[in-house]
Amino acid sequence: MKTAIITAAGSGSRFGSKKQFEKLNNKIVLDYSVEFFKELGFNIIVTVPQEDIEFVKKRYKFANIVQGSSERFYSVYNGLQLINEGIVLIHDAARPILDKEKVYKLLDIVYAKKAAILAIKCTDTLKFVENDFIKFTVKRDFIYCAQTPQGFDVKMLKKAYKMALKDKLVFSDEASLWEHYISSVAIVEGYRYNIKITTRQDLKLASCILNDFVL
Ligand SMILES: Nc1ccn([C@@H]2O[C@H](COP(=O)(O)OP(=O)(O)OP(=O)(O)O)[C@@H](O)[C@H]2O)c(=O)n1
Ligand SMILES: C[C@](O)(CO)[C@H](O)COP(=O)(O)O
Repeated sequence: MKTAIITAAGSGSRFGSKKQFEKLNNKIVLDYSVEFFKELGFNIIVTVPQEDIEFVKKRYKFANIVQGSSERFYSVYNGLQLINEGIVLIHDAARPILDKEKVYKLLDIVYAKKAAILAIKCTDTLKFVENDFIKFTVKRDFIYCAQTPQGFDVKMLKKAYKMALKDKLVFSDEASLWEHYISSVAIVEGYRYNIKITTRQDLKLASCILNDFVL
């Protein structure tokens, strides 16, 4: 079985509102991920804020809607309670521009290696900054920016989560949880259009990209 957990329970503090429900061209941001994984035949779980559960349940009658939590890490944990086996792709609703070819490639590697993520090589020069001054330049040859979807064997991921909860550890993505408790995670080359809508500028960028795709 293949499941997509779409994380949409954030408060959008850097954006100024719950960006997952913001208008993006002719849809809301969350629609893009839900429709994408539905079209690919995934079992869908969406993590949402408690106050939005009814709205989201009505909008996506085919999906499983679960209440998120204070941290993305725990929102994903809540979603994982609905599944016990197979493969799960965990994807930020804030990343609305999904690419079929890349996701199929990611799935192949997850089936083969049990854990893989989309990531893109860093193309900027990286600086370590303290008190608004550069302390040193970070060697970027081996630096990648992790994206989502991130894919895993469900049974093994749930075991890692169990250990993290016991140790009271929280991770910013599931790959770092897997790295900590299980082993290294494979990288599948992502794509620069796979932006995470974090600020209002990103919403504008996503709209321009989608318009270009349409045209
Ligand atoms: N407790 C949380 C926090 C985030 N997310 C989701 O995880 C994705 C990536 O998180 P982020 O971009 O940080 O979203 P927010 O937490 O809403 O943003 P901010 O940190 O600016 O508040 C988003 O789709 C968000 O809805 C979630 O499901 N549960
Ligand atoms: C999961 C993620 O998108 C990988 O880059 C990122 O860690 C999410 O970070 P956020 O601060 O929760 O947006």
